[in-house]
Amino acid sequence: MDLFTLTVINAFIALVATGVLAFQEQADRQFRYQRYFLLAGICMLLNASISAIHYGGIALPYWLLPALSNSLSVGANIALAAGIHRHLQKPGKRFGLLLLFVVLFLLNLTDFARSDINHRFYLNIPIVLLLNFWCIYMLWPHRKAELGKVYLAFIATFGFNIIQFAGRSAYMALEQQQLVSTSIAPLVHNIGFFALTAFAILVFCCIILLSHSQQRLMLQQLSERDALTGLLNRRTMDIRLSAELSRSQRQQKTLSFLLLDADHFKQINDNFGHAAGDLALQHIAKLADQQLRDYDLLFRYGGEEFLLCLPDTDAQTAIHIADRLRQIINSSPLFLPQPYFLTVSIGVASSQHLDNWKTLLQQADEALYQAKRMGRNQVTLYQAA
Ligand SMILES: Nc1nc2c(ncn2[C@@H]2O[C@H](COP(=O)(O)OP(=O)(O)OP(=O)(O)O)[C@@H](O)[C@H]2O)c(=O)[nH]1
Repeated sequence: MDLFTLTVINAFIALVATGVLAFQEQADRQFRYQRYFLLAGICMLLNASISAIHYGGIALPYWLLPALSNSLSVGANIALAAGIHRHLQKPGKRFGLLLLFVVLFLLNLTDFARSDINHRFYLNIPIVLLLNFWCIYMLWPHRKAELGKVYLAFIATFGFNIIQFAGRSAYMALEQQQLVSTSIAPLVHNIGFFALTAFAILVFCCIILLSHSQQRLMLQQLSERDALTGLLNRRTMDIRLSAELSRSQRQQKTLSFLLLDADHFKQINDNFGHAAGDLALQHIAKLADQQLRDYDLLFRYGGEEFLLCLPDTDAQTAIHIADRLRQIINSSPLFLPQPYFLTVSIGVASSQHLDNWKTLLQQADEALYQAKRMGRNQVTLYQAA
C-alpha cells in the first residue's frame, strides 16, 4: 500500500476516533480527564491530515511538515500522559507538558533537526518513550484497583508502542552503521506506519473502555453505597452477608456480627443541629472503617446503627475488637466545633452453625438491646437463653 493511502486511512481513523472522543467528552463532563484524551485525538488527526496532504503531492513548508507534524505526534503522547495524570488525580500542574510541546516544536525547527531525518527521529523518540514509560509508571501501582484491568490494557498498549519505537530506533542505528540492508527501509517504514495506526486504535479502545468502566463503577457505587458515609448500604446486605455466611460454613469458621448504635444520638441533633448529627455519623463510620481488615464488611444498617461482619472471628476476638472500637470512638473527639465525645453501644453475636445471617443479626440486636439497658457505652455478647 502506498504512503498516501496509508496516511488517508490514518486520517480517517483519527477523524472517527476524535469525533467519538468529542462526543464522549460532552456526554461525561464529570470525567474532566477526557478533554486531554480528546486533545490527543486532535493531535493525531492534525498529524495524519498534514501527512496525507504531503503524500498527496502538495509541497508543504518545513515548519508544517515535518516540524509541526512530528511535534503533534509527540503531542498526542503528551496529551495521553496528561489525561492519565488527571484521571489518577495526581498532584501537580500539567502546564509543564504544554511547555514541553512548544519546546519540542522549536527544537524541530533548529538546523540540527533540519539537517537529517535521523536527527529528528532521535530528538522526538526518546520523549515519546519517556512519556510512555511515565504512563506505565503511573498506572502500574493501580493495576489491582477496581479499574485495574483497564489500566493493564493501557500498560500493554504503551508497552507495545515502546517496543515498536525501540525496534525502529535499533534498525535505524544499524542502518547508519551499514550493518543492515537499506533495501528493507521502505518495509520498515510501512511497518512503522501500521504500528502507529495500531497504537492509535488500541489507545482509543482503552480510553472508551476506561470511560465505560468508570461509569459502571460509579453506578454500582451509587446503588451499593450510603450517600452520607460511603459505607455499604442496607440493600447490599442480603447478597454480601449470604455469601459470607456460606463461605464461613464451607470453611467451618466462626462468623461474628457487631451491631453498633450511637448513644443518645437524638441529643446531638437536638443540641447541635442535623448537620452536626451527619458529621457524627461520618466520624463513627470513618473510625470503624479504619479498624477493619480488608475482608471485613461494614454497613450502615439504619439511621445511627452500623453493622460489622467479621469473618473467621470467634466470640472472644469479636468482643475484643468491639471494645477497642468503642474506646477509640469514645476517645476521638468530634469537633462541633467544641470537642464532643461520642459513646456507642455494641451487641456481639458469633456462630459457626447458622443457616441464615438474619438470625445472627437478630442475636446481635438482642445483645445491643442488653448493652443499652445496662447503661450504654459498653459491649455485650449474645448469650442463648
Ligand atoms: N443527623 C442525622 N440524624 C439521623 C440520621 N438518621 C437517623 N438520625 C437520628 O438519629 C436519632 C436516633 O434517635 P433514637 O432512636 O431515639 O436513639 P438515641 O437518641 O441514639 O438513643 P439510644 O439509641 O437509646 O441511645 C433520631 O433523632 C434520628 O432523627 C441521619 O442520617 N442524620
